[in-house]
Amino acid sequence: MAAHSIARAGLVGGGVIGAGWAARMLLNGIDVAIFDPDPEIERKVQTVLAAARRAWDKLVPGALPAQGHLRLASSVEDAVADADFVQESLPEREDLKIAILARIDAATRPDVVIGSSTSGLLPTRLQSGMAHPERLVVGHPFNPVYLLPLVEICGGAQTSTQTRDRAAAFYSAIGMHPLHVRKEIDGFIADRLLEALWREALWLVNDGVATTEEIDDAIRFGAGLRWSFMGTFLIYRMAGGEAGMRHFLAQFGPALKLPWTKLEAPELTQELIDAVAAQSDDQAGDMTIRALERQRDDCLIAVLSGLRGQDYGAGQTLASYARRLMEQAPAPLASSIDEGRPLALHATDVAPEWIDYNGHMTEHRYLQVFGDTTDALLRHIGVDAAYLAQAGSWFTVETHIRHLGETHAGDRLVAATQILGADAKRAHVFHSLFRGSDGQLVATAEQMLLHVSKDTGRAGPATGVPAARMAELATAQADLPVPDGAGRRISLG
Ligand SMILES: NC(=O)C1=CN([C@@H]2O[C@H](COP(=O)(O)OP(=O)(O)OC[C@H]3O[C@@H](n4cnc5c(N)ncnc54)[C@H](O)[C@@H]3O)[C@@H](O)[C@H]2O)C=CC1
Ligand SMILES: C[N+](C)(C)CC(=O)CC(=O)[O-]
Repeated sequence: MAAHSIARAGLVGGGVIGAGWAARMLLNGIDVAIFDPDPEIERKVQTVLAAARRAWDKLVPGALPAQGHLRLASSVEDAVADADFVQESLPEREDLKIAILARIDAATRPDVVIGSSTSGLLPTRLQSGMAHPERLVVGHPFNPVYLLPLVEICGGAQTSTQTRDRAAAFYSAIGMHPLHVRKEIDGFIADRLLEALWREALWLVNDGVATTEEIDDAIRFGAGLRWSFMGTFLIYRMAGGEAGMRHFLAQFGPALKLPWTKLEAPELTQELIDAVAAQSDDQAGDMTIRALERQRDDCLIAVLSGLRGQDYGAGQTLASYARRLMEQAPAPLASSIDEGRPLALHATDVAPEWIDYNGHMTEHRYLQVFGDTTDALLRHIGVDAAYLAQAGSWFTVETHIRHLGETHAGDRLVAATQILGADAKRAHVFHSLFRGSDGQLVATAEQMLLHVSKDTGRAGPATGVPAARMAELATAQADLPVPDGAGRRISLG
């Protein structure tokens, strides 16, 4: 059961942001109808969807619900007529947005919330042509929409509280962190901050103080690292030493009067445009936009995974989203899978950060992949949040990994799982890991799983559906040949 009642979303505009919304919603199992007059819209959305799928398969392997269905709509009205939620991501032009939001309003059920992705236009003005202005709210996302959790919620003068709350609940349910902008203001909160930095950065290029690359270095080797988890105020509190913010303000307060910032943007002259574009080309070198996006996504995945381990900031949002996905995990797969053969339940790509100084996937990552494979097996037999909370789970008590081949960054890995035996408390499993490109066996893991009962914290018999499913699997696979390497002991002889 989804944590929201949105089965169908209507999207208007499918550029950088609209396609990002489409990907996030589709991966959350929502059917999406999208309208964009661009003849390349399908290719563009599919490209972003593939990138989003790649990212989320790494962040929550195997946990996403069945993907929603994508439909290319023939008009604005066609996109929104059946929608339970609408998100507008048109170009940032107030006149265009006002006109099309009025059309969306006329074509949509009056109870449906309409979110606008605007970066800074005032919702009071955007809702001015609508018959039901109370259901218009800004839901300002951040690029890439499918990975960054922040969404600023800002209502206009006529937006109802219910609309803000329903929008926030929906965005939360699809893994985002809604931030309520309590006072309507141009640029909201985040873009006022981003814009101040951006305008200052343009001055530095304009005045020949620094290149685009030097400015990016000034951010990414310093403040950018700490911003990602604490922002500015907590970080500056510590910069005040033990006396905290008061000492910080006392020491650096006078600097606020020094000419350290210009804030007003420089005139975007042709000369400045050419300088910024040329320096940006130099900076990117031979990396295409696609390659940069992939690098950006991999870095975001690394940061989000790290913060998830800390259960802090954006990592907390990710952790609670992953828990909710687990709670909503689908029932055990029906017999569409031939359970008399080893089961293909988990696949993943080798991430760049899994590579060690030998240039191949480092050893502990094999345990991670095999652990994820065991998790996929447990989900397959029906271990869900309710079972974990009430009955218990299988713990891995022994693992023997054999390394048979090398794998490198970007390799697709596909696992196959054979049940060698199972009784009420134990399961003896054998995972084989293949390289997707050529089918070569690169590693195996033999594991003993022990069922631990929730109430005693000790080994105890499995119960309910998972117990029955594990027994069924063991019976179905009982006649399979024992795989090469099973039961092998480490010795010189
Ligand atoms: N690019 C960014 O970093 C961010 C943009 N936003 C906001 O999201 C909105 C969209 O921006 P982007 O996606 O960047 O722009 P974009 O230029 O990438 O996409 C706009 C899309 O709207 C389509 N379009 C034009 N007229 C249309 C119509 N009548 N009906 C349907 N589609 C139409 C275009 O074909 C294009 O695909 C803007 O309001 C922007 O401020 C918000 C957050 C970040
Ligand atoms: C440049 N921008 C104003 C479109 C930026 C945003 O609105 C948010 C973002 O993703 O940086």
